[in-house]
Amino acid sequence: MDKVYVTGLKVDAFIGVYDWEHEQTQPLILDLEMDWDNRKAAESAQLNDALDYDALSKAVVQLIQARPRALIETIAEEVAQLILQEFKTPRVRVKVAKPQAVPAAQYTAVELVRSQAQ
Ligand SMILES: Nc1nc2c(c(=O)[nH]1)N=C([C@H](O)[C@@H](O)CO)CN2
Repeated sequence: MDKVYVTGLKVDAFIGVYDWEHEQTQPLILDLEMDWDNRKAAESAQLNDALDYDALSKAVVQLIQARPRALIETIAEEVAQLILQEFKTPRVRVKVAKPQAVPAAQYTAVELVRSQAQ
């Protein structure tokens, strides 16, 4: 299956379980991989036939910034469901990294794969 990628999407969000995390935003970095048949868009050159990564990215940022969450797992699941339901992709891989969570680590992250069947 063809893919469409959004890599390194930075979103400032209220995210975390600790009190101090409710007072200030932190960056999250998202990597998104969507299954999509790109042949129709390649042939027609119409954005309507493509998985619009610009519209998708904006929808993801809006979702994440809509309200605070405790865990990055919740963000990953909600982002996956948004992409499946609103953008009708057959399958999506979502990785959510929280670079400032553990100072000694480059980043912490969770990753999941969801499809229309799940
Ligand atoms: N699996 C997870 N573990 C932890 C999370 C998380 O979102 N998923 N979050 C925290 C805290 O919010 C931490 O990031 C503060 O530095 C701890 N563990």
